[in-house]
Order: sequence, then structure tokens, then C-alpha cells
Amino acid sequence: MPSYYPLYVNLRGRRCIVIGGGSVSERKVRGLLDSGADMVTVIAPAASPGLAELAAKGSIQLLSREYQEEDLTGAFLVFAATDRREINEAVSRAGTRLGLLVNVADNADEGGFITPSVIRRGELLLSITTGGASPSLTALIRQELAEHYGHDYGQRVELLRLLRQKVLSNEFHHKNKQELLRKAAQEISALKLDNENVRDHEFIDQWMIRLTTGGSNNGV
Ligand SMILES: C[C@@]1(CC(=O)O)C2=NC(=C\c3[nH]c(c(CCC(=O)O)c3CC(=O)O)Cc3[nH]c(c(CC(=O)O)c3CCC(=O)O)/C=C3\N/C(=C\2)[C@@H](CCC(=O)O)[C@]3(C)CC(=O)O)/[C@H]1CCC(=O)O
Ligand SMILES: NC(=O)c1ccc[n+]([C@@H]2O[C@H](COP(=O)([O-])OP(=O)(O)OC[C@H]3O[C@@H](n4cnc5c(N)ncnc54)[C@H](O)[C@@H]3O)[C@@H](O)[C@H]2O)c1
Repeated sequence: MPSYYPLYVNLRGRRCIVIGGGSVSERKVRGLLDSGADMVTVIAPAASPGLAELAAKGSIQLLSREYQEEDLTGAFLVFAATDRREINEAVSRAGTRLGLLVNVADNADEGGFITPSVIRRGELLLSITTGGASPSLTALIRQELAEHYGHDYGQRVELLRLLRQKVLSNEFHHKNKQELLRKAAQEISALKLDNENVRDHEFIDQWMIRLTTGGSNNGV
């Protein structure tokens, strides 16, 4: 079994080619779009209604024909997601020869990367994999984590980003900035939040005062 190196990739401006247009392809395409990919091409003689709709909206380019090797030219990521073993294998071989990362939907070990299950809460991005051992267990764990890390985590992270910018700014002087930031993360992860709080700069200023004076945050 291979072992995997996790990383988060910025796909803006990078061509992602998906060969095959069924339900697996559609899931991968939606994952790409959710990640900010803006150059997604799907190649398949028949595409799912969802993919056709994304193409009609201009979110993806859809080429309604069979795969040819030249399709991989200029790709950054490649997904082999047809229902034909020999096509997926050919895509994987051609892509690997070109030095591209290929995901193979029906034979994980043949490809260069696998796709994890994902939870997005603003900038918080959790990903889970079992390395292909059990995609069903992966989906189950995602469900459990999604309940634990609710949608308010997006706000927590946004607030912590703003606080961190302030704490790290040149105007702010404190002997232990890292300790302050750890304390803020601990306290904000335990706090009840609503949208208003995050936009309110007074709220952040109050936090700054409380953090620097070591006061309790219960009243914020
Ligand atoms: C996480 C998720 C992300 C995504 O696809 O976006 C994902 N599979 C998901 C669901 C899912 N996939 C399958 C089932 C049916 C039940 C079952 O078979 O268990 C379910 C469950 C369901 O649908 O609920 C069938 C299946 N999957 C793969 C094979 C081929 C093989 O084993 O080689 C077959 C058999 C095909 C056949 O029957 O022939 C292969 C892969 N699937 C992966 C990812 C990669 C490893 C992930 C890991 O192990 O952690 C890997 C290795 C390669 C890759 O695709 O990158 C997404 C969950 C989304 C979510 O809910 O969050
Ligand atoms: N990795 C995963 O998460 C996962 C999950 C379930 C199934 N699978 C596997 O993924 C594969 C695809 O599953 P699906 O449910 O999306 O299948 P599907 O039957 O819904 O779709 C297959 C697609 O492949 C296209 N296709 C066939 N020949 C082609 C060619 N020569 N060039 C380009 N496109 C071609 C078809 O037009 C169709 O759009 C299967 O092998 C399945 O076993 C993977």
C-alpha cells in the first residue's frame, strides 16, 4: 500500500482535466469548483445532467467525445473517472509519462493522488482519508466531524485571522505574542458566536484589551 503526503493546493489558473462524465466525475468536479478551480475541462461522450448544467452555466468546459491522449497537454491535475478500465489505465499511463498527477477512480494505487473527504468551514478545511481502505468509513467520519465542527467555525477562524493580524502588526507591542495567539484560539474555540460579532471591530478591540490584560472573556 502506498502512503500519502497531504497538501492543500491552490488550483486557480491551473487546468484540471476530468475524463469521464458520470456520477464519480461529477463529484470530483464539484469538489474542484468548491476549491476555487476555474479551469475545469470534462471529456466524455455522455455527461450527467449535473455536469451538463455546470457547462451551460460556464462553470466548466465540457467536450462531448471520447478521450484522446493529446487531451492531457497543458493539464495540471488529471482525473481518470470513466467506467472503462482500459481507458482509465491509458489516461493514467499517459498522464504519468507527462509527469502529471493522475487520480484513478477505479484503481487508487495506479494513480499519483487520491481525493479525501472534505469539510469546509470558511478557511477551516478538514480532510479525511482511509487511503482507499474504506471510502464508506471516510464518509462516516466526515459526518461525525461535521457535527462537531459546526458552521460557526468559519466565523471563529475569521475572527482569529483578524485578531492575529492585529497582534502581529508592527504597532502592537507585547513580549509574548505567540502565547496571546494560543490563548485567543483556545478561548474563541469555546465561544458562542454570531455573524455580527465578527464584523464588529469593537469586539476585536475588546478582545485585544482582554488578552493583553489577562482578563476573562465571558462577557464578550
Ligand atoms: C472520500 C471520497 C471523496 C470523493 O470522491 O470526492 C472518495 N470516495 C467517496 C465515496 C465512495 N466511494 C465509493 C463508495 C461506495 C462504497 C465503498 O466502496 O466503500 C463511496 C461511499 C459513498 O458513496 O458514500 C467507491 C469507491 N471508491 C474508490 C473505489 C475504487 C477503489 O477502491 O480502487 C471505489 C469502488 C468502486 C467500485 O465499486 O468499483 C476509490 C476512492 N475513493 C476515494 C474517495 C479515494 C479514497 C478515499 C478514502 O478511502 O478515504 C479513492 C481511493 C480514489 C479517489 O477517488 O480519489 C467520497 C466520499 C465523499 C463524502 O461523502 O465525503
Ligand atoms: N473513486 C470513487 O470515489 C468511486 C466511487 C464509485 C465508483 N467508482 C468507479 O469510478 C468509475 C466511474 O463510475 P461512475 O459511476 O461515474 O460511472 P458512469 O457509468 O456513471 O460514468 C462513466 C462515464 O465515463 C464516460 N466514458 C466512457 N468511455 C469513455 C471514453 N473513452 N472517454 C471519455 N469518457 C468515457 C461515459 O461517457 C460516462 O460519462 C467506475 O469505474 C466505478 O467503479 C469510483
